[in-house]
This record gives sequence, C-alpha cells and structure tokens, in this order.
Amino acid sequence: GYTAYTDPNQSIRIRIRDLMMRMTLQEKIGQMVQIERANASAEIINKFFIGSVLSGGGSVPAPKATAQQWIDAVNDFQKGAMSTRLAIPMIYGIDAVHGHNNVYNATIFPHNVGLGATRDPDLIRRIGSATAREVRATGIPYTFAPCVAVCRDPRWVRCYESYSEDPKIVKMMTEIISGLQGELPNNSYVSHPYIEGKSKVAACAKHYVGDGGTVNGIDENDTIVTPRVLFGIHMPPYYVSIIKGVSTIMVSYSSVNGVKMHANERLVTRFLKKRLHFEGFVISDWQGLDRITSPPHANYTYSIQAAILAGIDMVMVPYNYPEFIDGLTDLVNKNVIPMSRIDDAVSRILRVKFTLGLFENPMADNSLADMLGAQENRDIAREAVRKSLVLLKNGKPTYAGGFLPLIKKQPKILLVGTHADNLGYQCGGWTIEWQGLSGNDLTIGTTILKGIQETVDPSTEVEFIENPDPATVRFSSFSYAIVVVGEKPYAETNGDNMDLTLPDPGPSIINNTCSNIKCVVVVISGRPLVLEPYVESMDGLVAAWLPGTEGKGVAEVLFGDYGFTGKLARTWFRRVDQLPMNIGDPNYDPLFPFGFGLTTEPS
Ligand SMILES: OC[C@@H]1[C@@H](O)[C@H](O)[C@@H](O)c2nc(CNc3ccccc3)cn21
Repeated sequence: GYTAYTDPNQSIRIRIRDLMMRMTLQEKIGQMVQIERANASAEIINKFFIGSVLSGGGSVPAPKATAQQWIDAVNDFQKGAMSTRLAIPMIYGIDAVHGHNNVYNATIFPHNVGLGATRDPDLIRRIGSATAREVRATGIPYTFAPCVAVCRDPRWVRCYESYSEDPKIVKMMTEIISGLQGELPNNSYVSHPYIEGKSKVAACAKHYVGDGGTVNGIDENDTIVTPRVLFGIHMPPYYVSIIKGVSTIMVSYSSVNGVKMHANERLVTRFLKKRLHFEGFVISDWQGLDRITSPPHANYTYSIQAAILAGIDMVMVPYNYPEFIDGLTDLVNKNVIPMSRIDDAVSRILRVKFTLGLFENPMADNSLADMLGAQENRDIAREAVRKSLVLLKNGKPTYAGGFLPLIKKQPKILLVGTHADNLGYQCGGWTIEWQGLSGNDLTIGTTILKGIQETVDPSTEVEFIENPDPATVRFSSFSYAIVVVGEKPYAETNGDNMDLTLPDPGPSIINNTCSNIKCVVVVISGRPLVLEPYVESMDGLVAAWLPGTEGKGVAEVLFGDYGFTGKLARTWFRRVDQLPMNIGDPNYDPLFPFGFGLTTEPS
C-alpha cells in the first residue's frame, strides 16, 4: 500500500516522520552505523540494517579500478540495503579531499595549503563542482571534505589539509561546499542540508572543532584555548559551512581544553545543534569512539555512551559493528541513552538521504563515468596549480631585474632534485594510498619535468639529473638550473615533525647546484620548512606546496606563460623555536610574512 516516506511529493519532514514511525530499534540503530567496505557485503548490510559504508584511505574495490568497477561495487552494497524490509538506501562515503584522490585516473588538485594561497573562491567552487562530478562518476554520493581546520602550527602533520592559519581565508575557501553540493537557492532553509542533484554530493566539514590548534601541533592532542580563540579562530569556518548548507560535520579526534570532542556534549549538541541549528548529521572519525579512552577501546561501553549522548549521529566504526550495535542496543534498553537521542540521530541521517535524492535514485548509473580524470577537470586543476604558487625570491642584489620568468629558449638547461620527476611526491598524502606514494605509475598525471619539457622552446635541451655532482653543474655550460626538492608524502600518524628541516638530500642538492650556476628552487611541501640557510645562494625561490597531477601548471608560471599571483596563506617562519607564530602575534619575526608573494607579468 501507499507509504508517505516513499512519496517524493511529500515534504521531507513528513517523509522522515512517517519512516521513523515504522522503524524498529534495530533498524534505527543500523542507520547510525558506518562500516569499512573491506568488511562489508550486501548480506551484512541487509542483516544489520547498515546505513552507511565507507572507503578508508586507499580502500578500493580493485587496484586501478575503473569507474564501472566502482559503480558495480557501490551498487552491490546498495542492493543489500534496498532488500531490507523498509528499503532505506545506504550512503557511501569516501575522502575526496583534493579531487577523488583514492581513485586511479582521477584529477588530483593541489592540497588545501596551496589552494589557500590562491585566495580565489570562484576557482575553489569550480574545484568542488569538478570533484563532485568525479565522485559521482564512481557512483558515490558523499565525500568527507572539506577539512576546514585552521592550522596554527606547521609541525602538525595535517597542516597541508588546512587552507590557512587565518580563519578569514578558511571561511572564503568553504566556497568549495557550494561546488560540491550546489549553491543554496534563495528560498531554502538556512542551516539545512542542501544537495542540488545527481552531479553533486553531500559534503562534510571537518574536524569539529579546533583540530588545527592542538598543543605544539601534536596530532589528535589537546587544543587549549580561551573562548575568544575557540570562537574567533577555529569556529568561524563552521558558521559559514552551516549557512552554505553543509550536509554533515565530522568530529575531531582532538580535545578542547581537555575534553575529547567525541565526548563533548556542550560543543556538539548544545552549541552546534541547538545554538547554530545545524540540521545535518554529525559523524565520528574512524574509531573515534575507541579513542575517547586511553588506551583506546579500554571501555567501549563508556565510549558509546559518551559519544552518542554528546550528540554524534553516525559512527564510523569501522570494523567491529556487532560490538557497537550490541553496546548501543544495551544502553538504550537500559534507558542510559533515551530513544529521543536515537530518533534525533536517525532523523538527521534520513534528512540527508532524502535531500540527496537517494530514495528516488538509490542505484548509481554510469552517466558521469566519462568525468573521471576528464581534461576539463584537469584544466581547472592546472589553473589551481598556477594560482597556488608563491614567488618568495626573484633575483639577487648583485644584478638588476628579476630572475623569473625564465627564458624558454636556451641551448641547454638543467633540472635537478628528488621531486622534479615524481608524480607521487607532487601529489602528497591521501593519494591512491592513505600515506601517498612515490613514483610515476600510481595514477595518470604530468610531472614537473614533463611540464617543463612541454613548455620550453623546442630547441632547448632539458637535462634532468636527480642529484648532480657540483662539477657537472659547473662545467657543462647550462644556462641555469631548476631545483625541485621537498617533503615526501605523509598522512596523520608519523607525520608530526618537530624540526621541519628540509629533508635530505634537498640541502646538498641546493648547495651543489646553486653555488655553481644560477638557480630557482621549487619547494614541494605540505607546510613551510626551514629554508633560511639556503636562501642566500638562490636566484629564485618558489613555494609550490603539493600541486597534484597537473605539474605543467608549475612550468607555465616558471616560464612566464602566466604571472606569479599567489600569496602566502601561512607564515613562513625563520626557525622552528619560534612556533607557534601566526599573523597578528607579538614578536612576529618570519622569514616571509603571511600575505607575502612577489608577482611577475606574463612574458
Ligand atoms: O578516511 C576516513 C577518515 C577521514 O575522513 C578523517 O579525516 C581522518 O581523520 C581519518 N583517519 C582515518 C584512519 N585512517 C586509516 C587508514 C587506513 C588504515 C587505518 C586507519 C580515517 N579517517
């Protein structure tokens, strides 16, 4: 017979209420469970009424899986959900944080640290739109992006996932939400989830709140702040994200003034839900409940109680879902957790699913499959690379004029460095694998070397020597050298770095090259590094951050097809003992200040 919840002509509010009335406790609790695809199946989803599946970093249906293989894998899980009594569709989530970065052949955009330097919200919105199309190309309707952390200490491993140390720039960059989800129509409810249609995805502002403000940048640690800093520095991007209709918000592993965010009822329920009227769903991070206690999982019953009562709606378990389901069921049956809390969580999850149109279109189709890695998206990424580059030094006092843009037509030029011909290095972490990779066969893209070869005059010989000896540099009559060095990829664990020195063999490559001929150094890094000892020897210095697959964007600006326009969105410190040091701080003594960036005209 007729059911209101399946009728798209009914209001979402009516559809939620009708469906909730029909659901058993097990069906409600199932909606709050998100499991990792590696331990999911249609049968499990059906049996436990699982509401969501995710791909963790690097978790793919097959190596170099095609769009069709992704679509088939997602649809197989969906069949499990659609075969349940009430046929509530599951929602599949993935980290598309700089393009659809787990997926072979996807366009990989510059990481957020570089996008902040563009200060171009229109570009960022177009990046969101392109990313949404590539995510939908694989049949996925939900991404755990954007990270709106305000990174205050570059020793933090995830500082490259943060647009800026300045909340004003981070607020500007939340425009990506409008690209990912679609732009709020004027008549829509403020702070309600909004997704425009089948080429858009649900987004996720993360990690709530203060992930970028932990003491000494220690990942998942304590953010010890005054209310002024919490609400003036770390909270503003959430105000803007909610106004733009962000559908979900992910809670941070970190703590605020000693209280774990995953157990923080004051900030998750009272502030985010009640005061800011956020109407989407709040999702935990991966094993975020386990990490409420130390050691993790020491008291999982308490973890469930604390997290659900704090206001978390969906739990990224992601493995031991029976333990979570049984634990939560028990706490509800004992009335430790009231049914009203369960109903709040489930109604929020259903609101996002109805708004996404999942009930009308639960099965993915291949209508957007050609968007994966499409040239039009790669062109947007190349534009982003160009605009993200920051020129920190151009020329020397010993000669007039700048050194950049470089002259394209020379007999022979030298390219050196560990990062000149390494697609994995220029993409950084969260690329194909969680930790990123080295090499050139991880996905389809253009190395900086290839970009240079395509940009210089056809008559110019480009010689690439990764780690040259000084004599070769001096006596081989190169006109100049381009030096590309920096950090290797990293993500989360093992990436906190307390000394931030330029990794070897960067320093020796710079010294061996720049002491012998004119050089421009291009730094590939997720954050500012200690460069002061080397700047004197350089004729040019460029911060290129983590540019992604479209390395030609670097060459086009080096050689003057486009001018340098980027401005630092982060303070470039002098010495690590100055940290944390941000714009506006007393004793502000940077090597290059926030907002700095030399410009050049297209030649
Ligand atoms: O990938 C899901 C989330 C991500 O959205 C969060 O930003 C991040 O904090 C996060 N960390 C993990 C843990 N990652 C992990 C990856 C592979 C194996 C084990 C753990 C998962 N996630």
